[in-house]
Amino acid sequence: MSQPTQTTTGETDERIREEWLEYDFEGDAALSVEDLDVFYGNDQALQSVSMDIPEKSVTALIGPSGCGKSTFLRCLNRMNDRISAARVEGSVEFNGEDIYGENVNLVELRKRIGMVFQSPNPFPKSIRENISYGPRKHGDIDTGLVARLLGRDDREEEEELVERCLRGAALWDEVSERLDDNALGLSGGQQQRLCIARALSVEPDVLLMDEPASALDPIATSKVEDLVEDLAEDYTVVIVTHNMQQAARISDQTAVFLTGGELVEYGDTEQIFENPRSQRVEDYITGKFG
Ligand SMILES: Nc1ncnc2c1ncn2[C@@H]1O[C@H](COP(=O)(O)OP(=O)(O)OP(=O)(O)O)[C@@H](O)[C@H]1O
Repeated sequence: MSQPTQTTTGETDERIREEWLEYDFEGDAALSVEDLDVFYGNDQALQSVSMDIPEKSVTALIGPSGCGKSTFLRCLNRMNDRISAARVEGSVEFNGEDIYGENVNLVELRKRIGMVFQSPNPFPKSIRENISYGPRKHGDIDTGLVARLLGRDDREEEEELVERCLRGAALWDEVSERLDDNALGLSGGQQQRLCIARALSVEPDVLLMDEPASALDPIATSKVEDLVEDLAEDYTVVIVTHNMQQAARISDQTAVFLTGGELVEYGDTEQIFENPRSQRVEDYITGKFG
């Protein structure tokens, strides 16, 4: 007897879920999420979310407002730890280790898994200092009078780092002549690319991006989109976006969350947008709700 392929019944959603849980992408998983539940006080924001995120690719998280996309993203480098009401259950493996395990060094974790926020938030410092701040804090770069006196001034390393990160964020050509200018004098789009350059400065493996282009005009948005695609050659990018065209344009995989914090479908972006298995996902993508 033939089974319906698309219906809204829980039973069929469960079958769809079992199908995409088998989702077989090329390459290795950078992050492996298993049965993740998140609560804010008594309210559950994510329900038993499981998914593997492939390395060196772009994974988009989409879904209507309040479905838990940002909550999920924050779980991937334990930013929810900073929210006192938040409680996380389940596991997130990174390089084979549960980031929620005991003895995890959060500073090191967030160095490996960096984050870029919705509104550009450069430090009110020079463009150069925005990039060198992290490596200096981690003791990877030492400059200034004392370092000079001690004979370990890393000025050259700093220059190389600043250029590499600004090139990596497609900003070098626009700012190379004014590295000592205050970063707050840059345009919004340039500030956001500077924040991406800053995230690159500590040599992360994964970049988490929470609607990084939503505060930008169309030209700046298109530059950030191009950049995200390029970054995926070297980094694992996970991006939350409200913009379905954006997800379709730049991501390799798409995960669709729906109301109640449920991950309803996950797969190749083309399959999700052109041939979703779930009726609820099709309704969302075609604008019937959300
Ligand atoms: N700090 C918090 N304290 C309490 N509840 C929260 C907190 N952050 C999020 N929530 C709740 O958790 C649910 C998921 O929110 P979240 O911001 O993750 O959704 P989202 O899909 O990213 O939404 P949006 O697209 O509007 O940004 C919502 O019901 C929200 O009200």
